[in-house]
Amino acid sequence: MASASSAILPFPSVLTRWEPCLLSKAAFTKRFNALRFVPRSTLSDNSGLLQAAKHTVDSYVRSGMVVGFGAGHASGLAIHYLGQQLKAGTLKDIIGIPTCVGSASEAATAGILLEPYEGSLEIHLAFSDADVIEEDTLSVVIGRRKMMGDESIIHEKTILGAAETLVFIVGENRYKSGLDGSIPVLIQPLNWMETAEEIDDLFLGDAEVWRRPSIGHADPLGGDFPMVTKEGYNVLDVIFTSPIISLAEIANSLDQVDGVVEHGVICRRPCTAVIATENGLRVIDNKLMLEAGSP
Ligand SMILES: O=C[C@H](O)[C@H](O)[C@H](O)COP(=O)(O)O
Repeated sequence: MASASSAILPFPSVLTRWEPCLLSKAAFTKRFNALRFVPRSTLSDNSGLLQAAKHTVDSYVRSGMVVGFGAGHASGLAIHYLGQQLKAGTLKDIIGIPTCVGSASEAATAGILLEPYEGSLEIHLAFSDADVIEEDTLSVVIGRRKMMGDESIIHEKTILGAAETLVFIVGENRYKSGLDGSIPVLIQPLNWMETAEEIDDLFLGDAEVWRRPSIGHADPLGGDFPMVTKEGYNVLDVIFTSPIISLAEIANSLDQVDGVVEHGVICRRPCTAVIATENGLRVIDNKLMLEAGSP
């Protein structure tokens, strides 16, 4: 049993069911790392990610395209490089559809013409970072970061999902099997604690359910200022401390829970991962896996 000084209690509902689980300091740190929000400005410009970003633009962007700009450091590098290609005349007539405040700001700085997303708009390509990508299936988790302003996971997923071609740009530390960490889940505010408890039951022993705070540190109820999305939904971070066998199956389970509106898993859709490794770039797609009907 951990020392009481480092005790952190899981979601209050479980307190009625069994002895409070005291987390060790290591588990506490691991949990908060799962929720760590690293401002992009503090990320070093990893040259591998820069190569991956350039490869993505050079390989997938063509003049005249409408391009969805995802969130994250690597996406910012790709947007910046795309702006350079436009200035050099290598690419022309690109319209950007930003998924978040960060990518909109990067694109405006790069001089790229932006348009707000409308359902009828054809998006030829979208690229984005991902918090983690599941090996082989290329199912991904997005949305772990602290959303700025009126950012929305729903908006982000809608644009990425609407793209004809979808590319994720990551470092190799984010491409893994048996992944763990948090999955953001948007739920209706009505009876939200019952929904949270149902999710807690669903993954009992494998994950803890924490309500996301809008500022400050989380506690299971979201602290003094729990986050509410621009659409009016509460945000839970379902933090997996055991390896996830299949992200798609987790997504499917979450989709079945009454009160769940959306989550940060993108799965079962054709996409490509451009992965920066120590030995160069790995470019992987999941078309064969999807054709084989993998979970
Ligand atoms: O949409 C992408 C993800 O949700 C995260 O926002 C992104 O991965 C975080 O950015 P970075 O890759 O810079 O950590």
